[in-house]
Amino acid sequence: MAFSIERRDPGYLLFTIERSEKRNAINYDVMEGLSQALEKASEPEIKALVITGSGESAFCSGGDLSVFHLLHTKEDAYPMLSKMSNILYSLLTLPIPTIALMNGPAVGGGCELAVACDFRLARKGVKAGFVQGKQAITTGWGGGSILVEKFPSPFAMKLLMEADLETAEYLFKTGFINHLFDGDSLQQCGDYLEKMLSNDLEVLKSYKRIWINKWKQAGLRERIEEEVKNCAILWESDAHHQYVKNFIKKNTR
Ligand SMILES: CC[C@@H](C(=O)O)C(=O)SCCNC(=O)CCNC(=O)[C@H](O)C(C)(C)COP(=O)(O)OP(=O)(O)OC[C@H]1O[C@@H](n2cnc3c(N)ncnc32)[C@H](O)[C@@H]1OP(=O)(O)O
Repeated sequence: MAFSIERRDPGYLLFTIERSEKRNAINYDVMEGLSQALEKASEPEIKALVITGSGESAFCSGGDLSVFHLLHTKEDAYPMLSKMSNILYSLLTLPIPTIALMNGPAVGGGCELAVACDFRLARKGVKAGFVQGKQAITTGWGGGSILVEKFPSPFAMKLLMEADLETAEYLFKTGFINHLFDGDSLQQCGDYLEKMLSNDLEVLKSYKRIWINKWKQAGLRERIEEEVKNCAILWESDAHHQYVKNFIKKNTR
């Protein structure tokens, strides 16, 4: 199974990508799992959704290049990008708090998954980055638009345009990461959530609605759609296909 979903104390749903051998890359099974988790997270007694990756080698390494390299044209790429952008928008607008528990690196689409969550907790020493620019594409799941909406634009643009991996410590200083931890990630996550989840669910939902209304007024959904279309156009470039070919060759030697 590419994922697991379980209820944990104090009252949250835990979604884990179970593909550590692929550094928790997102394939269609993981997308299906995320959709199921989003549905389950709407059950009345769930107060938060936590997303993590199995093991310590990665939170999420983004889109599974060993699957998505089969997508050549913009017409091939668009449905995959659009499907995942819809999932990330549902995650973004889930009416309860959401947490990216970054037990390891978050790369490319892994960072898009993280930024769609309300809070990001990261293990000290891990790296994260929107590296898509180095692959001759942009963020294609809506993560660029979400980043720009949530953080000051010059900071967001620097991350996107440099397309580098950054340390968790730098990302903590800049506010992208909300909490750094050592040791057991689930224990740390439980501690982080304890105060928040001791409050009534309706209070949490009311605050989240304030955030969601702001995004709706800012036309974020439409901006994400534009981002997806632009990425699909870049996807069919020779430069992108060459990057993916090289990645697959290097990692299957
Ligand atoms: C498609 C959507 C797009 C978006 O819209 O955002 C993207 O997400 S593009 C994908 C961006 N992601 C990457 O480029 C990440 C590539 N991976 C890495 O940089 C590293 O793997 C890592 C995450 C930093 C971990 O490094 P390390 O611990 O040294 O592991 P390896 O590199 O040796 O990988 C082990 C194993 O996992 C496979 N792997 C890793 N990432 C992916 C991936 N994204 N897709 C498919 N497979 C991946 C890698 O090929 C190795 O496999 P084997 O060689 O078979 O062992």
